[in-house]
This record gives sequence, C-alpha cells and structure tokens, in this order.
Amino acid sequence: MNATTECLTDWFRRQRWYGGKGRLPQLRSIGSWELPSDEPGVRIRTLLVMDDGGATPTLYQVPVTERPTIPKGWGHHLIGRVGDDAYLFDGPHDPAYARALLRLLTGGASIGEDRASARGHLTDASLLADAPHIESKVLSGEQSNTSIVIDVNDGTVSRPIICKVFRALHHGENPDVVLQTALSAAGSPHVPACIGSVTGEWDDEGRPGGRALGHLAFAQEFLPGVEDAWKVALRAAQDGVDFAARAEALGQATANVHRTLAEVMATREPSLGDTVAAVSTWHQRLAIAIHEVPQIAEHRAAIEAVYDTAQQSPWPRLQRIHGDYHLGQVLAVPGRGWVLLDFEGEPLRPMHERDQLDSPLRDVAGMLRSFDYVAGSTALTRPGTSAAGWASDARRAFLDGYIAASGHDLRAHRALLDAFEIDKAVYEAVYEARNRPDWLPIPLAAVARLASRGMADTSA
Ligand SMILES: Nc1ncnc2c1ncn2[C@@H]1O[C@H](COP(=O)(O)OP(=O)(O)O)[C@@H](O)[C@H]1O
Ligand SMILES: O=P(O)(O)O[C@H]1O[C@H](CO)[C@@H](O[C@H]2O[C@H](CO)[C@@H](O)[C@H](O)[C@H]2O)[C@H](O)[C@H]1O
Repeated sequence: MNATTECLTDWFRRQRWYGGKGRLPQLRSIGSWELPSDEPGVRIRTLLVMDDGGATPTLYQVPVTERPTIPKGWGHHLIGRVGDDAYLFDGPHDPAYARALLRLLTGGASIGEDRASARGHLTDASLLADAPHIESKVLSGEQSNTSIVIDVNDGTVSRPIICKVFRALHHGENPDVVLQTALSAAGSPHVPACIGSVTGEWDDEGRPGGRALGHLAFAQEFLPGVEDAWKVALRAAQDGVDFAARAEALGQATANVHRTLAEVMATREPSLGDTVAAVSTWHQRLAIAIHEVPQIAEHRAAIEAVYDTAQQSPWPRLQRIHGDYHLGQVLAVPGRGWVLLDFEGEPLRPMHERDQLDSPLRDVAGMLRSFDYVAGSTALTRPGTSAAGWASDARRAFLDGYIAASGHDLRAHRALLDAFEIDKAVYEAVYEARNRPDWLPIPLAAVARLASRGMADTSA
C-alpha cells in the first residue's frame, strides 16, 4: 500500500458511497491518471482503488487534488497529508477538479496510462457557454455517487449543469447514462437534457482480455430549485391534499418514457426462458429475504402461489426500463411536469442484471409501492394519522394515467403486477432491514397484504 492509499483507508469509512458500512476497507491501487491543472501548484488525479475487504471486491473511483496548503474552510474536504509538503483533498469539492473534469468531458481526448485511462464524450454542447466562467459545489444529501453542480457562465447567461461522478465502478455500460442519453436524444421532456459522459478503461484480471470498460461520469442539465415527487406527495398526503391529477400525470409520463425507450432501444417478446428466469429471480430474492427478515416466512406459500399464477399469465414485451422507480427518482419541474432521474437500477442488484431488457411492469409496481410508502411513512411519523385512502386514490390514478397513455390495460395483467409488487416489497424489506430498520414495517405490511389478497381483488 502506498502513502496515498494508506491515507485513504480511514477516510473511506466515513463516505456515504462506501459500501463496506462499518467494516475497515482493504485498499489496493489499480491505476490512476492525472488531469491537466489550470491552477499552478495544484495536482489533480483520479485514483482507481479496489476494496478487497468485502465478500466480493469493489472498485471505487477516487478523484483527489493535492495542494501545498489547506485553503480556508476546506478542513472537512481534507483526506490527509501526503509527504512533507502536500495535502490531499476530496476532488469533487475542489473547483480545480470540476474544471478539469469538464475539460476532459468536452475535449473528447483520452488521458491516462496503460493500467487505467479515461476519455470524454460530448453529446450536446448547446448547454455549455463559450469561454465559461465556472463555479462548482457538491450536491449535499444522501447519495450513492457524488454529484457536482457546475454553474457555467459566459458573462451574460448562467446555466447550471450537474456532473455525477460514479463511485463504485463496474465493467459495462451504466444504464443511467445510456438510457437518459437515448431519451434526451429522442427529445423526451421527461429527463434532463444530456451533455456528455466520461468512460474509463482499467486492468481487470478476471475479464477476458484482462481489461474492463465502464462509465465514470455523466453530465446533464441541472434543474435548480425543484422538489422531488416524494417530498411533494408526502406533503400532499399529510395536508390531506388530493393528489389524483398529479398521480395520473405521473402515470402518463411513465408510459411516455416507456414508449420512447421501446422506440429507440431493443425490445422483444418474452420467451419461456425469459419468464422462467424472471420468476426464478423472484424465488431467489424471496429465499434471501426470508433468511434476513424471518417475518416474511409465514407468507412464503401465499407468495409462491402468486408467483406461480404470474408465471402462467401473458407477459408484455420486454424492453429497457428505469429499474428502481420510486417517487424519490422523479422531480416536479414547474412548467415541464415530471422529470425522471437515476436510471441506474436497484443498487442491491448486480450491474450485469441491470442492463438487460425487463418488464415495464417492474417500474409500474415500483411506483405503486412508493405511494404505499407515503401512507406507511405518514403512519410511522404521525401516529393516529392515516393516509391509506390518499395512497389508494393515488395508486388508482397513477394506473389510470399509465393505461390511458400506453393503451395497455394493466389491470388485465393483475396477477403479474401483484407478483412484481410483492417482489419489490420483498426487496424493500431487505433494504430497510439493512439501512432503516424503523421503516421495515412498511414493506412487511405490504407483503402480508399482497400475499393474502389473492387474485380475486382487481382494485389498485
Ligand atoms: N438534473 C438534475 N437537476 C436537479 N436535481 C438533480 C438532478 N440530478 C440529480 N438531482 C438531485 O440529486 C439527487 C440524487 O441524484 P441521483 O441521480 O438519484 O444520484 P445517486 O445515483 O447518487 O443516488 C436527486 O434526488 C435530485 O434531488
Ligand atoms: O434511490 P436509491 O436508488 O438509493 O433507492 C434505494 O433507496 C430508496 C430509499 O431512499 C428505496 O426506496 C424505498 O423508500 C422510498 C422512501 O424513502 C419509497 O418511496 C420507495 O418506494 C421505497 O422502495 C429504494 O427501494 C432503494 O433501492
């Protein structure tokens, strides 16, 4: 371990994006590259660091800057001291890194060495002003990656963009970049306009050819001062404000996004092999969940009966979908409507499963669960208040909007939709047990309700 990697170990544990939660990382350098700096005395590097401490190794992207002094107010971005005369900082918080990243992205050049390198890809320059003056800051909040909001200003017009720096890296295209770039290029108003991305290549002994290739960063239009749909919906539910019209519009936006994805990317009729594989994934997930959350076991037989019925139902065409769709992934943009974000898929699923064709019903079920979460969270945080009626109205309106805009009568796929919803609630039970045990009752109640209601009930 070199001095830089050594100084990262303790800092890693405190990072929101670090997957090792509470465990000491075992770090190993895989490679690095240096970005040209426009500030004398400042060195800008991106390190690729493998953590071998978990059940499977995880590769992280760690942009760092080195400065001879600690600028005023920068103490909490300090990673440590390297050598006698340099301090190491968390790169995304350093404007010199933000400028260098933007130059890489727009320049289209490749940078780096044999072991690891990066290349910029500019897809739409229209959102970037000429000879820009740039200010940057890292978006606060619970994020699995690190997003830098960069204000690009040509002296007259100021336009913010957001550049998401992916932290955990995987071989293969990142669906967040691929799907939003495709939707943006097709003119969809339901995603932020895309500006470009950075891809990287690094040594990976486990892969044929010994090399891996994946996305490192993604730049989009930033929509300032907007709220996400979770906040908007929660406030409406708690204030007793009807949400049906907005839920219906969200159903329409979802159907429009699915339609555009089906037009510009591959689709196929599901084969028997596809449905068998999907149902087997539900069963595997159920088995893992019962192991981690034993309260689910009493519903196992009823859940498996729903899965059996779903297996025999007709399945709609497979296509690319959002993959981890919930109210927190949607922005309410005044004058534009609902804008979807974060097409990276469920963080607890391996990346190679997330870039496959999938059923659009997975997204529909995800959002139905999210309305139920609004009611569940209201009951937990405001004892004595019920938003159950609000949630069932919102669920119904969302389905109505989706059906009207897509022309697909989802209620005819009721058993299948129930199966996807149970699968999501089972996933949520594991997610909550690991991350927010106080919220576990929300998905557990849904599992019990959905497992017991059978297929006779056709209400939303
Ligand atoms: N283009 C954007 N405009 C405005 N806010 C955004 C934009 N992209 C992301 N955000 C904000 O950043 C948060 C995290 O973004 P997300 O893509 O979900 O990142 P992560 O993959 O790290 O979870 C969002 O919930 C939203 O509040
Ligand atoms: O946004 P992420 O990709 O990190 O998604 C994960 O975290 C979500 C919680 O932030 C989790 O969503 C669950 O809680 C939401 C309320 O906080 C609720 O609206 C969702 O319906 C519910 O699934 C998501 O499952 C998880 O993958």
